[in-house]
Amino acid sequence: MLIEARNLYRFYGNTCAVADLSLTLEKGEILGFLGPNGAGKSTTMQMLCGTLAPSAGEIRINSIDLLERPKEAKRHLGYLPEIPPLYRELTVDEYLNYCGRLHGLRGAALIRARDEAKARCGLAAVGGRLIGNLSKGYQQRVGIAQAILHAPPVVVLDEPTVGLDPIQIREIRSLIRDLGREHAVLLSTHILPEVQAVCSRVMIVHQGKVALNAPIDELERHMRASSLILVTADPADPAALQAVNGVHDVRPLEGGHRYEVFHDKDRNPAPALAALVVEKGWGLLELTPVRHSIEEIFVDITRQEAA
Ligand SMILES: Nc1ncnc2c1ncn2[C@@H]1O[C@H](COP(=O)(O)OP(=O)(O)OP(=O)(O)O)[C@@H](O)[C@H]1O
Repeated sequence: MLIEARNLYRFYGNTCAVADLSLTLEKGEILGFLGPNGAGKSTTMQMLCGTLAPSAGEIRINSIDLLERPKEAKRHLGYLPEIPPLYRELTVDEYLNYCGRLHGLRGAALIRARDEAKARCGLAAVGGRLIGNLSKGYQQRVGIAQAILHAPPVVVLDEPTVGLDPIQIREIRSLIRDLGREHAVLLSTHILPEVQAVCSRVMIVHQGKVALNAPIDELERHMRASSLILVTADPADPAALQAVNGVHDVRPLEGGHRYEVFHDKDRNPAPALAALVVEKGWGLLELTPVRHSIEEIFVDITRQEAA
């Protein structure tokens, strides 16, 4: 086990930001740490990386107790905080040399580690550029290069794609997938599709508590709602829609000829609905499954637990 955290708590004054959170991370895993704003992700990551003391709980990194032997445990960790600790007035090489020296690397070993991190993060061509002059996407790559410089088995990335444009987001995600082959990666985000795009397992936190800890396909199951949005060019007949096998309710929505069609969770009536709309000549414009948001998944899961 590369990360093993047990029963973590963190209070800020009287506010409980993290409550009884346990987490494990194994080699070869990319764990998506997902939750709405304020859920306690950054607080948890700071505790796991040894930059914030838990109010209670235990953390082991590669079997080393982080609270008892912090220096040793942190050698096995690379961390990209939410706001990357970059020096804008240094060049990429100067900055990575500096970070490498902090990790105790010197001489040829330092150059080798730096050049390898640069190559893996697609920075080979920009070693001489000032960090302050790089685009946000490239600055984020420098932050990731800094995190993997000392070849740690565990890499922790806090919201690595925030503020990037769609092309940069794709590039950083592909970089994270590559990292996942050789490191165990813990990735925090509040974006559901990000987790689906890169992670093998997901942990959803809400108000400091774990709501779901499951393989990625289980998230897919939770996301699937039991309704479809149907949009037609001409008015459709709700009664006819409701007569389709598996449909148990049809609600007209505002704006144009839009309907939400509720159905049995295990039976998708989309093909039959499409056929009906075509047969009646209503003009099929859209037929889309409704996806749950993180908040709705959380409500769904806690409701199931209560039941
Ligand atoms: N230094 C602090 N002092 C007081 N309260 C804090 C402090 N840091 C965080 N909090 C509170 O703890 C809770 C969890 O915050 P945290 O930053 O861990 O959430 P998050 O999931 O990372 O959210 P975001 O996605 O917005 O970064 C929030 O209610 C936040 O207001």
